[in-house]
This record gives sequence, C-alpha cells and structure tokens, in this order.
Amino acid sequence: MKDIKVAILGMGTVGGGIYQLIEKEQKNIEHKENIHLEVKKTLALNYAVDVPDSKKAKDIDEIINDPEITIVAEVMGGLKPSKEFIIKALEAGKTVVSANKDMISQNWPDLEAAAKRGNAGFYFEAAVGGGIPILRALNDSMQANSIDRIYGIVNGTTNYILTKMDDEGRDFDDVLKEAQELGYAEANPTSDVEGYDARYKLSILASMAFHARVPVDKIYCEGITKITKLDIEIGRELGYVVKLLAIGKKDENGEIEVRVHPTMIPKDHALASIKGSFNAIFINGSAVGEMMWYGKGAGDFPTASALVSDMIYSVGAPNPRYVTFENSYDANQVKFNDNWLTEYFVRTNVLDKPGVLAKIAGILGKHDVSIESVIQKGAKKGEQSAPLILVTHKAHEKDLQKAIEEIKELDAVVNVPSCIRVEK
Ligand SMILES: NC(=O)C1=CN([C@@H]2O[C@H](COP(=O)(O)OP(=O)(O)OC[C@H]3O[C@@H](n4cnc5c(N)ncnc54)[C@H](OP(=O)(O)O)[C@@H]3O)[C@@H](O)[C@H]2O)C=CC1
Ligand SMILES: N[C@@H](CC=O)C(=O)O
Repeated sequence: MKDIKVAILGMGTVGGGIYQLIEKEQKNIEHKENIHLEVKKTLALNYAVDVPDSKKAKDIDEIINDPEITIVAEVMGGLKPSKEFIIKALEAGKTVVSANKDMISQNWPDLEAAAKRGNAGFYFEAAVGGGIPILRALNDSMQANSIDRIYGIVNGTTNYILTKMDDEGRDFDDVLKEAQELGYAEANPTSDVEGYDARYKLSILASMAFHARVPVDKIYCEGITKITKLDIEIGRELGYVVKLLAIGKKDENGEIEVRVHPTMIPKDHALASIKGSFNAIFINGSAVGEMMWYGKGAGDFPTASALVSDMIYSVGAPNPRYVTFENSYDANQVKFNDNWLTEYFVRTNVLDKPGVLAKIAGILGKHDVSIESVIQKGAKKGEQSAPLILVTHKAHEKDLQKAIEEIKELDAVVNVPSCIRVEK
C-alpha cells in the first residue's frame, strides 16, 4: 500500500469537499488503488469543515518544507497568493492539483516552467467542468483525433440562473443569491455572470483540444447580465433556449475562433436540455465524430471528485505530467478569427411609425445581413414603444455590429436591448 500525504490550501467549498471525500472514500480508494491518502496539513483563513488543530499549518512553508507531503491541492482561488504557493510547491518537487482556472489560464508559461524545474506533476481536471473528466479524456483517450469544434456549457452558476429564469420565470438577482448559497458561484460572482469564468475554462479547454495556446484575451466574452425574461420568453416562442456557451472552432487552415456569450440554441439541441448547475461539453473529433460529456460542473463533492482523482492518477503516473505546448505544432503561429459567421436574434423597441421595419431591413441589407424572420409584439399598456424582434440569416459579426449601431440612430428606434447569437 502506498502511503500518500496530502496538503490542502484553502478550506472553503472545494477544500472542505476534498477533506470529506478523502475520509469518506478512503477504504474504497485503498481497496481499488492500493493507495492510502491522508490529509496531513491544511492551510486556510476560514474552515468550511471541522479540522483538528494538529492538521492546521501556520504558513505555506510548513507544508513546503515537510518532505512527507508529496501532493498539494490548491483550492484557494484567485491569483495571489495561489500562484506563488503553487510555484513553490512545484519547485520543491511536489505534485500540485488545482481547480483554479483563473490563475492557470493566465499563467501557463510560468506554471509550466516551475513544474519543469521541479520535475513535478501539475494536474487541473477540476478547473474545467467540475467533476466531468474532460481534460483526461482529451489527453488520454482522444489522441488520435483532430478536434475542430467545442461547444460547452461550462459555468454552473449561469446555467442555474438561466434554467430557473426559463422554467420558473424567476428573477436574475434572486436566483444568483441561491446559486451563491449552494456554493456554485465564485467568491466574486461577477466572474460567473459576466462570462469570465467560462472564458478561463475555454482558454484551458481550447488550448488542450486544439494543441495551441489560446490566451484568455483572444476570447470574446459576454455574460448573461443583459438577458431578460422577455428574451427567454420570445426565444422559447421561436423554438430556442438561451444558454451561456463557450464556443471554440478551428478551421482547415488552423484559424481559431473562440467566444463566450449567451446563445440561442434550438430546443431540440443536445445542449438545450442541460439544466441547473450541470455542465456539458460537446466536441467533434476527426475520427470519433461528435461526443458529449455531461455532469456536475460545480459544488463541493463534484469538484473534489476531480481533484482527488488527479491525486490518485499522479501517484500511478510513470512520469510527472504537466501542461506543455512544446509539442504543439502551431503554438506560435495561431491566427484568431474575430469576425465569425453566425445567425442573430436582435430585439429592438420601436415606436409605432410607418416604414420602421423597412428602414431597419434596409440598414441590415446594406451590411450584408439578411432577415430570416420578424416578430412584432404589441406595446404594453402605458408604453409607446413595442418590441420588434428580427432573426437574421448567417452574417459576419462585424457587419452585424455596424448595422446595429446605425439602427440605434433611427428616430423610430428607442433602443436595441438584445443581440443574441444563434447556433444551430
Ligand atoms: N465552488 C465550485 O463549485 C468550484 C470551484 N472551483 C475553484 O476552486 C477554487 C476554490 O473555490 P471555492 O472552494 O468555491 O472557494 P471558497 O471561497 O469557498 O474557498 C476558498 C478558501 O480559500 C481560503 N483562502 C483564500 N485566500 C487564502 C490565503 N491567502 N491563505 C489561506 N487561505 C486562503 C478562503 O478563506 P476565506 O474564506 O477566509 O476567504 C477559503 O477558505 C477556486 O479556484 C474556484 O474557482 C472550481 C470548480 C468548481
Ligand atoms: N463558479 C463556477 C464553479 C465551478 O467552476 C461555476 O459556477 O461553474
């Protein structure tokens, strides 16, 4: 039996989950894996679960300088001091497992270099899709494929909010509070609702899937804060469901398109039925075709499941494994496409004046955007303007944005509250 001593940095939702999961599954892990995992030390400001004082380290050095501790789980979140702690642990030759997508996606080269210096393993399955083993699948089961498409629901908080707004007609703020109480949201939930969390995850996922570093700042990002119950209702009337999607595409010339934004998808699309805090990742591989992974993307035990599994994997791995783009054939010459082609759902509020639709259609036409369908709603009592919704055929992003700027200038147009991309 291999006796493995572990330290946990951060004892909030996920740290508490790791601590309890190791206790709960210890016998099972011993039986199946011949490994005895023991949490020897923890480092935290506040503790979500009870931990004896003997297991509380006074500082990071107590952990780094303990030769018995061979695995460090970083689940503090944020950039500081997590990066510094991870680098110290890697340089000391300790395996690091982490769920910190913010820090990993923004610091790949430094982490890779530290792992190399310490000849240490660095694993982060929990950083994308919570408990879903998507990174392992990409690394260990899909090597024979070139991947050209990724569609993911990778943020549990926003999927929970959109689901509750759609199914129960509830308000955004009210559901966000609930997602925070359930431990799904980040310490600062702006990261969830503005799409940053999904962007960090897409950076990791697309980098691994496309074998090329996809920096966070190359990813277009828009969150769900502008999505209203009206968009969801009208979307439903048109046969669509609104989801926050992380989308990655790579074309035959190696050009990469990466974006995170609210997206209307047909209600019979495989991702439309993903509800609550569940995540799903859909990938197209050249050999295997379309595949989808589905599971809990957030919460204490689902996330701990991935972290503890990384610990076990590292113990059995023949060599320490860490992320590297050394073998990525196109890592330094990637071209990013920010003028993608897609359909759009555009909601405007217009005054009841003759010819307004013709003027809007004229502007769209001038920018090569053609209309697929139009819905006009009656004005609400006491209001002068009424919603006019247009669904376009496929158009280029930049053309559409230029057209919207011009449409906003029309006298009869009060505002354009929503422009939601449509993927079929
Ligand atoms: N929650 C989830 O479902 C998921 C989370 N993650 C990631 O896992 C990580 C942890 O998330 P989560 O558990 O939800 O976050 P929490 O905020 O619940 O827990 C973070 C813990 O780290 C502690 N901490 C922060 N800074 C320090 C420090 N300098 N020294 C010691 N302790 C510190 C916090 O203490 P204090 O409370 O005092 O701030 C807290 O106990 C994040 O990177 C997150 O993005 C990934 C997937 C899912
Ligand atoms: N806040 C995140 C937690 C997991 O990464 C989410 O809601 O998905």
